Amino acid sequence: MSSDTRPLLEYSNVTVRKNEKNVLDSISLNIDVGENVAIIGPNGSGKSSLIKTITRDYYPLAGTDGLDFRIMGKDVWDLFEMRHFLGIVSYDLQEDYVRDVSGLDAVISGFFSSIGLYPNHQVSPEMNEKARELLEFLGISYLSDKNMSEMSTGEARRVLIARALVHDPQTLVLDEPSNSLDMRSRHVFREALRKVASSGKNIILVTHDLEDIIPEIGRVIFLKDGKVFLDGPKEDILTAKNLSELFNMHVEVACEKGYYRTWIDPLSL
Ligand SMILES: Nc1ncnc2c1ncn2[C@@H]1O[C@H](COP(=O)(O)OP(=O)(O)OP(=O)(O)O)[C@@H](O)[C@H]1O
Repeated sequence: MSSDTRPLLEYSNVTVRKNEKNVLDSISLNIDVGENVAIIGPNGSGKSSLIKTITRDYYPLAGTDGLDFRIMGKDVWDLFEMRHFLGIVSYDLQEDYVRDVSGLDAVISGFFSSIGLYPNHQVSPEMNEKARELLEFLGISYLSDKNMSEMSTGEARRVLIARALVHDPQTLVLDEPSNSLDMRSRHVFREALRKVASSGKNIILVTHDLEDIIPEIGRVIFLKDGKVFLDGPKEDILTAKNLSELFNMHVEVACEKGYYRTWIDPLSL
């Protein structure tokens, strides 16, 4: 089988235990290369833990019956090798970047998987050019010389998308990307994501906000209490009934021009 026909993710019976708690509980999940997926769940449902299994920060309980834990057909990964097809943008990463690093250097640092650049890093003209191209692609060339510590949250987050794209990965994984962005910054951020998706890359997006589900995302997975609660085409999954069960409250939902929004009927509380 050629490498590009193998599923991106093949998980079966993945249980992750931390401090005597199953943070993921027997997760079975296949995601194919080429799929754009949103993973939705309330606080504490296991979304970040799932991402941490993808980045190999968390490992499943060994010896579980029927355990599969493969990415692109392999269960053991050299992280340097993995970054060529997986780009990760996480909230933790943004916190690490509150420092005096220019936007351009922050992007270039993606080549070294470091936080900022150091004297031992040999930056080639190609790296420089690629980083500038990515900043331009995302419409943020104006941030090249600005320090990350002086950028707004939304600006810094777009720089981190550019950083995650330096190795031209097939898939971009984003953990709660619109957290603490205002309405306009959310819109600008989502437009940047749409641009990435339209360029042929896949998006795996973790969020608790349905408005993050850009029209290019076709599949939705609900996580609840560390388990896959529902999984399928977004039109089937994103119903008021399903969302109400996921969040344990009466949720209304509407879809307009390809975007979803939810609200809570105060009379139902
Ligand atoms: N290293 C850990 N040690 C102990 N408990 C953990 C650890 N990692 C996660 N948990 C617990 O596992 C559960 C799932 O956490 P996780 O961060 O994956 O949820 P989440 O869906 O991303 O939540 P949020 O939306 O609040 O970010 C939570 O109850 C959390 O406290």
